[in-house]
Formats: sequence, C-alpha cells, structure tokens
Amino acid sequence: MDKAAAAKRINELRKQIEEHNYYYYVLDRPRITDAEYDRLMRELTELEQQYPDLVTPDSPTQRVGGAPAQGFQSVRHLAPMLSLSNAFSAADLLDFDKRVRNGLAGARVEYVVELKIDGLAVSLLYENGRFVRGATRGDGEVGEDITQNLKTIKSIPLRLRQDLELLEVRGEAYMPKKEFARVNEAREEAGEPLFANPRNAAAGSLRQLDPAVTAERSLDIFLYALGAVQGQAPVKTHLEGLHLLKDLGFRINPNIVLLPNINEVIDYCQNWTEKRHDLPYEIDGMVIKVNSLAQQAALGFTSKSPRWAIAYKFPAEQAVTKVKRIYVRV
Ligand SMILES: NC(=O)c1cc2c(=O)c3cc(F)ccc3oc2nc1N
Repeated sequence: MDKAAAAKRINELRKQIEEHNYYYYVLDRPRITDAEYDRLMRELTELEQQYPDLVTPDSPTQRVGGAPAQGFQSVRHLAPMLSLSNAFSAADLLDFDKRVRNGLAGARVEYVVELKIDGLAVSLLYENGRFVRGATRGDGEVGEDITQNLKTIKSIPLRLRQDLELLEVRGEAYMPKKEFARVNEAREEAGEPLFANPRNAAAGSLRQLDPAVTAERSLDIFLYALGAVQGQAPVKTHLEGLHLLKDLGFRINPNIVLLPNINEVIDYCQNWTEKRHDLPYEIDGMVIKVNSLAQQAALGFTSKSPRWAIAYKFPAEQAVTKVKRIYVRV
C-alpha cells in the first residue's frame, strides 16, 4: 500500500477505533467483539510502524507514552480546582439547604446528587478537540502534570467527538475494587508494601514516573464537572453540562439524579449508605449540587469551597474486628 493510501486507511481506522471506544467505555454498549477491536488496533499499529511519520499524539496507539519522566512539571489550572465542604448528617444537609435558599432569597432550588467517587481529582485540558494536558488538583491553583499517565486510562478520549476550541473538565480517577485486590495480591507476592485502599492505589499509580507502570493498572474515571469551554453554546444547568460531557465522549457515572428538594436528597443519600458496598468501586459519600448555573453563580464560593455544593460523608464504618475464637478441646 502506498503512503497516500496508508494515510487514508490510518484515518479510517482511527475514527472507527474512537467510535468503538465511545460505545464501549461511555455508552457501555460495545458493537464489536474484543477480538475484532484488537484486529483494528493491530492493523493501525502495523500501518504506523510502516509509516512512522504518520503517527500523531492523539492516535489510539499512543496511549502508553514515552520514557519515564524525571519528575512532574507544575501546571496552573485555568480555573481554581476547589474542594467541597462536608456534611455528616441529615441536619447538616438541612442547614446547607437553608443557607442555599437564603442566599437565593427563597427561590425554588433543585439539586443534582452524585456518588462521591473515592479516587484522585484530576483536570483534563483539550485544545481543538485533542487531549493536551492532565493534572492533579495540587493546592487547587497549581497541580502536577500527569498527562502521560492519564493517557493510559482507556476511557479518557484522546480526541473529543466535537473539535471544541478549548475545554477543561474535572473528574475523579479511581481504581476499581477488583483491580485493587489484584494489584495488592501481586505486591504481596513480590514482597512489596500493600496499598491501604483503592484511593491510595489510584494516586500511587497516577503519580508514577513511568507511564508503563501506570498502564499495567487498569484505572478508570468518571467526569463530573465542565470547566472552561470555548466553541460551544453555554449550558444553563449542571445536568445539561453532564449530558454535554457524555456527548463529547466522556464517561459519566450512571447513578446521577435530579431531585426537587432536600428531603428527597437526604433519602437518596441514606439509601446509598448500604447500597455502596455492591458497587465495583469505592465511594466515600455523595455530592449535592445546585442544578441551575445561574443560582450557582449567585451563591459563589468561599475561599476554598463552592457555596452551591456540599459533600455528604457516610458515617465511618465501625471497624468491627471479626476475632475468630478457636477453642481447642484439651
Ligand atoms: N469525588 C467525586 O465524585 C466528586 C468530587 C467533586 C468535587 O471535588 C467538586 C469540587 C468543587 F469545588 C466543585 C464541584 C465538585 O464536584 C464534585 N463532584 C463529584 N462527583
């Protein structure tokens, strides 16, 4: 095949593979088998090996980046990455609702409620539809550049489904419970120290200097906030923002709901206190957000947290140590 034909075939393959990634990771409805997907990837890899100058950073073959980094560059977020204030009881949530409604002169408020994924907060930057940079929260203003490591997370699109001029999004990268058990088993075998919990394991995996190590650990991510965006009509509510994220190719958690008042929010949060143990990933609470972006803007931020959102933390698990008594008949 000559170079022009190869270039054409390479572009076709990239489009097909990106489409299959969207159906598999975002819609959770794969349209081809893993074997067919691998065949497409193999054909693309072989063509790129034949014509190396046709390789581009956003090609699906470029997920496991270059050589290990010496250290992490610092990056300044386009908008500060703040943290959530906490509620620990229904009473705290009622107080939050009262503050919100006072701040809005008694206007009607509806809330979006999300699971609070227990992972590592990250920010992803896209320019002209391509993933150009990923960073940790850091101190909220400046984080660490972990782009090469984030590229290894297969559900992070290297190319958006719409080529927006500029887009910054926030999400929580995490390690599923099963992967956490597998990684710790391997570490035990190798006599290495174990990770205390999936959050530490995800953070440890993403703050690896060698992307090849990160690539060995199947991490995943749920996006939860639309940050700076250029080239797209502004959305009016948080929920529309989440739908836009999904349309762009991002993975959104399936358990997000819109509720009309704080009492329904309290019920929904309390239901998840037990239900969370059935999830394939850890959550340490719920996140409640005012849905209207105009109301969010009216409420604004304190020095470190939004006034229009709060985290409801589940009660700490009673550390029940199951002591097995073994009675030996003497
Ligand atoms: N861990 C999470 O699953 C999660 C975390 C945050 C935040 O940390 C967060 C921080 C802000 F300043 C504003 C909104 C937020 O929304 C969030 N939404 C979520 N679903």
